[in-house]
Amino acid sequence: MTATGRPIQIDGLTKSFGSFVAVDQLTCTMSPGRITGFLGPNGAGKTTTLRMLLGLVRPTAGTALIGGERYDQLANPLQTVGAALEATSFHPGRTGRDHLRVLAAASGVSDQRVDELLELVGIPAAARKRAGGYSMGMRQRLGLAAALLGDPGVLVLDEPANGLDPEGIRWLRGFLRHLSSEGRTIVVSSHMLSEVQQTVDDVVIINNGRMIRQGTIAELHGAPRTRVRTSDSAALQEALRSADLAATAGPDGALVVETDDHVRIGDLALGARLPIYELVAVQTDLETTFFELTEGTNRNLEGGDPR
Ligand SMILES: Nc1ncnc2c1ncn2[C@@H]1O[C@H](COP(=O)(O)OP(=O)(O)OP(=O)(O)O)[C@@H](O)[C@H]1O
Repeated sequence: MTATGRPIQIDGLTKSFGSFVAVDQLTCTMSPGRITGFLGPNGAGKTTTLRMLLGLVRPTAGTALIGGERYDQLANPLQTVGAALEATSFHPGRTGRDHLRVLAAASGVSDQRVDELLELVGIPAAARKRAGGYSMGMRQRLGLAAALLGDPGVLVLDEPANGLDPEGIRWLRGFLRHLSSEGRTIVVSSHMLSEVQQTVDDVVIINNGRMIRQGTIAELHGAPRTRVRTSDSAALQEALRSADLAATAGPDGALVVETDDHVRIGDLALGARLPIYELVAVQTDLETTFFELTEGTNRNLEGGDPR
């Protein structure tokens, strides 16, 4: 596989519509061989950012570069970046296959590649029917096939999980994982972290056009913790503390210990002659984290049209 993923570098990117600042000095990077979740609530500025990256909207200030070049500077744009921004923009009277063939012909891609791609995205039969009758999930798959026509090293997908059923989402996860393992740069936007948390390696979270958080999904999960219940929480807390393990008591009497080393906790409890009634990893609820990061500040929920 020859796919060459290039980094996406966004620097001070800003877009104003009149006095309304849709994207506000955004700076972030998205790397080859990684799947980046580009996240934010409705109206955060995700689509506007992706449209600037793809040369469809002119930035008011700042730059959005692909391997150091603006989209309009790329020598072979279709072979460099594939994008699926909207799942609805297909001619309803044309079959999915014909739609791809038209796009393929315009960019020097063979009909054979079209059929391969339809097979790859799982709609070889449906693609012979008119796109007007497609379900949202089928349109998503067709959009994905269109984005992959030029075998690009960078793939930009706006809300690709929208309209997919659980099986479709599982399929998409595996498919994107495979494409990223080939070294491609993959960007997936979503307004729901829970929808993509199992798919992405990195996250860029924005709200009101501004950067809120950038990092790995592991960083967002935070340090590992364990919940443990015993007959005498204070005694166990003391035993843990003497082994340099911080533990806090919850209202229900269980302790939350700052480690995922269950064996160590078990051994320390045994040493203190304390029974263990419960010992489980504390799962971070990323949707709550996401909500807390963006909560109460969404300009689109304040009433009135921001435009
Ligand atoms: N052409 C435009 N003219 C005026 N305002 C616009 C225009 N395009 C987008 N906006 C506004 O910019 C803000 C960001 O929109 P954008 O579509 O980028 O958000 P988003 O994060 O993709 O949201 P969603 O998840 O709802 O698709 C919104 O308040 C939107 O109304």
